Amino acid sequence: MKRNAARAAVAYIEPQTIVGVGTGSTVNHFIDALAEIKDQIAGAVSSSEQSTARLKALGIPVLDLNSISGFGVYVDGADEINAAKQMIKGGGAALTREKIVAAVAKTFICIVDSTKQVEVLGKFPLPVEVIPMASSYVSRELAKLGGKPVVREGVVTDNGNLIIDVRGLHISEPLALEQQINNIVGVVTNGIFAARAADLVLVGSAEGTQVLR
Ligand SMILES: O=C(CO)[C@H](O)[C@H](O)COP(=O)(O)O
Repeated sequence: MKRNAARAAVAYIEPQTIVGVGTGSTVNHFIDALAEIKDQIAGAVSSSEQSTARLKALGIPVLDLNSISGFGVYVDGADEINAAKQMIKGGGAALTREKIVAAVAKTFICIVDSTKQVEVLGKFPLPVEVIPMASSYVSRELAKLGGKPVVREGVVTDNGNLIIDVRGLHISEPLALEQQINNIVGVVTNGIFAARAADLVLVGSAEGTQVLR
């Protein structure tokens, strides 16, 4: 199902353009498909060391985001997505770089299998990237919002930070909560993608792919 969604995303890549690449098992299928047309693209910008390694191993040049002024399509997965195309992301701990690359892109294409579709975000624990010295303080602040924060064991992000996973949130107003959590001192970013929701969703199933505009 993930592969169907990932392969469908290739049709949205314009020839000789730079492609934004997310992180995760669904995106790995996309990178593999992208490698088949690598001579027809101008390179990639990547959201993690993991994706960068896979892109380079398959011969796709990876560009520094600071060396370009913009690009067209960003393709990434999600842990949950609602009908408004707002997402929870960061299961792979790459949320901050994903949010940065998504912010620069003109179009965000989200590739998911149908199990990721939800009515209300929050069943998947919300990842929050924090500066290490702030993890206890931020955890206390997140608990005040009604969640159960737990520092993800053994994980250091590509930016040298920690991830706090917050269980038990019923996220009925994603945009407001995204901003509220980002305002806690010590938070780098959180995994609610509402200010920058997806533009297009490709939902893979065993039968094929559904396009949600
Ligand atoms: O946000 C992410 C990584 O930080 C991923 O997009 C998300 O976790 C989905 O992963 P997968 O495609 O493996 O189910």
